[in-house]
Amino acid sequence: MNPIKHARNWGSRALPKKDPNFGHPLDTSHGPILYVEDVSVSFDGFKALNNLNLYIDEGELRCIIGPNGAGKTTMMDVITGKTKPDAGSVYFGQQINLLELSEHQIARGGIGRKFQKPTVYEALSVYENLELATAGDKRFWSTLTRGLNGEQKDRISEVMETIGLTDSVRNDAGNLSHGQKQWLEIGMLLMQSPRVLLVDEPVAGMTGEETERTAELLTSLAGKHSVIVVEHDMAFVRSIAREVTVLHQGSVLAEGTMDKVQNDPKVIEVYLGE
Ligand SMILES: Nc1ncnc2c1ncn2[C@@H]1O[C@H](COP(=O)(O)OP(=O)(O)OP(=O)(O)O)[C@@H](O)[C@H]1O
Repeated sequence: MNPIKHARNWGSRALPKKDPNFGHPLDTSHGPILYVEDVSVSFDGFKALNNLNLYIDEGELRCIIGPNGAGKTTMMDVITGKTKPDAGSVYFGQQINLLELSEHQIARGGIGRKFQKPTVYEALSVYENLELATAGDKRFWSTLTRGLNGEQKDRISEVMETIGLTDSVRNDAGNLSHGQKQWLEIGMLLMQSPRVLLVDEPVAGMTGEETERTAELLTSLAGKHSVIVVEHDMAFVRSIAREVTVLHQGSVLAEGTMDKVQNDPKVIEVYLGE
């Protein structure tokens, strides 16, 4: 992707810092929903990210691959506000400077992150897990005492359908298979209606059938959400990928279709040829 073509409009106005919903609609009029520009992160002098440039379009499904230590986790940490870079800029739409926001504000503002290990509430049912996710932290107590409104209940039904757990609605999350727990956690993120979903190694430890269903799920989420998938399983990446970004030593080594990057001599040398 051409960074000049995608560069943000730097003349845009500053944002209110304290409003987690940012006070106005997200401006994606130039295409990308996420701009990571010239981002560098050092740990004790070692550059985990080195002038990283990444542009994610609204509604796209992007796979990020790269060898161990390429900077994939650090990139997600920067986007979600867990790590602040030494240099560069990270914008959500044209105007929202993510580097000015806390991890919590970013999560509440529409960037959801799914970590590798599922973290559902095992003693609660599938429905209750989604119910809690609907509430968010602010409305937690009122949800427990007053229950959900009709719109929220409809949203839970819709999400249960999307993640394929409608038949397990009353089951304790602790009794779900590993794959089902992963889908439930994706469902919990969906309850917050994120604009961007970052998903870290979604199919690690899944059966073949679970992997296939996860491919269908993530593919179905694209369009409504921008989905960024970090994954080592190349067969899985091939099954879902449209645009693939290969990271190496903290920078983008190659970008394009799976066929294009898989045949790129630089990629073969550092990664696929291992
Ligand atoms: N907190 C930290 N302190 C020191 N070094 C770190 C820290 N976090 C990451 N690194 C180093 O930065 C580099 C990039 O790490 P990162 O975890 O982002 O890579 P990755 O692509 O996610 O790798 P993997 O596929 O193994 O998860 C690695 O060499 C790692 O050891």
